[in-house]
Amino acid sequence: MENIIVRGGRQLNGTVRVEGAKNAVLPVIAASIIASEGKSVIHEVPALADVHTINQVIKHMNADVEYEGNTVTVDATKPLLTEAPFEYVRKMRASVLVLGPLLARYGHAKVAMPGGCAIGSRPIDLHLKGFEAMGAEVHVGNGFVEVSTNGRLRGAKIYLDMPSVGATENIMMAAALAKGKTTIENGAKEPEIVDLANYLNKMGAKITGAGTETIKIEGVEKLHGVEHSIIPDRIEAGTFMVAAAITGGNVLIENAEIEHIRALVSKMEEMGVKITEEGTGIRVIGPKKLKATDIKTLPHPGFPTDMQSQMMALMLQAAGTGVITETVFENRFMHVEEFRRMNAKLKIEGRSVIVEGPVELQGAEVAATDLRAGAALILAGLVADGYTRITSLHHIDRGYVDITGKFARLGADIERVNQDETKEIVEKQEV
Ligand SMILES: CC(=O)N[C@H]1[C@@H](OP(=O)(O)OP(=O)(O)OC[C@H]2O[C@@H](n3ccc(=O)[nH]c3=O)[C@H](O)[C@@H]2O)O[C@H](CO)[C@@H](O)[C@@H]1O
Ligand SMILES: C=C(OP(=O)(O)O)C(=O)O
Repeated sequence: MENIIVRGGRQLNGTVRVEGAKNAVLPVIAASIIASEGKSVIHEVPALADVHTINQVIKHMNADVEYEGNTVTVDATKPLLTEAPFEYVRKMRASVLVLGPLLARYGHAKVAMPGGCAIGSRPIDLHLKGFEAMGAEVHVGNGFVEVSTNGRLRGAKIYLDMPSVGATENIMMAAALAKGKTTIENGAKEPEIVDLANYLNKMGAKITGAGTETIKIEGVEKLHGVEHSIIPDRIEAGTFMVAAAITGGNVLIENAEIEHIRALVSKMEEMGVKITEEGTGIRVIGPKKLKATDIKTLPHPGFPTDMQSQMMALMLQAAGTGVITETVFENRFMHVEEFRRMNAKLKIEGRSVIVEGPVELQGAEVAATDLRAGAALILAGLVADGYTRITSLHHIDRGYVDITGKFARLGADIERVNQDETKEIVEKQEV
């Protein structure tokens, strides 16, 4: 088993390049199985555990998948199986994104029901309601959800009770081949939705309004394989922005789209961080003293929940009291307990955490409870006194490519070691 060991106290300086977005590449690879003609060639694919999982899911269904360099090629022209077993969905909830494409192309899909996870119960009722509105029958039983339709799906008006990212994507993909026009109201507006819509449109779909709350999809008969480059990962970019800020460093984050992270930029600026656009990247300069602020997570363009834990790490170094409110997921505060092990003063009040800063963080053994919590613990470790050992790295590997190497090249004292080497390091520290 591997751990990450960080020793705090180094300022980060230099340049780091952001990968393609995890949350864009997963739906795009899922969508590639709708193409009944031609190959799909997807560039800027990050080498993440989640990407391997989605590739395995569609391989299991009989698609040919090649992954070389940062390019994934999918040939889904052979007849496909329409099932995804629990072994994949258990590893990654986004496996449910094959429901829409399979239903659209084959009129049938059967996928293991995703369970809850560390950040909340995460139901998929809105995905299913959307399919039902388009004429599909939904059956849930024995740990599976099965959706089917006789003939083509029918276009429908679908109002989402909340702007769910996954539901918007699944419905958009299903509607791409439906008969007639589908309108999604109160749809998600995330940049990853726009990337998926652009991809589907290149494949021959007719989608307008992606990036706004009303998305219109005129169904077509079939889609074909195309070439596409994935947008940069705004959450990876944000994580490095916080790293620069928390260490008082100066980092150029390349391949980052500032328009995708306006809410984060604005909050970090309020805290005293200097942020400027530079070429195709963002330069972040940490101040001598950070100021506390309040943060409330919201669907895009609001403050992203996937940056909440990293910003908690930053707030722990800021002077004053700040309140972080999580409105997207009901249970995304598992990292609070881990931060407390590092001497953080945090109080949970309902859906908010009160952060009193600045605190002198102390190195400790902590566990990544989800992927962003894991990143946040590394960030805290960068400024903690002594060594921090982070365990449960499989979470971090879902969403970050070589995070240890990237931080080390910016000057952090960090390494990824196996458990035994970890013991040695900790023992050395104790002596
Ligand atoms: C692979 C991917 O893109 N993951 C992102 C996606 O997850 P995901 O697509 O799962 O997130 P959603 O936007 O669907 O979830 C938002 C909220 O809606 C609820 N909900 C969702 C669907 C549904 O049918 N019923 C329901 O109640 C969820 O429990 C949650 O409380 O968006 C989240 C919110 O920005 C991000 O944190 C995740 O990183
Ligand atoms: C919650 C996240 O991802 P997922 O929806 O894949 O669990 C995330 O990226 O922070």
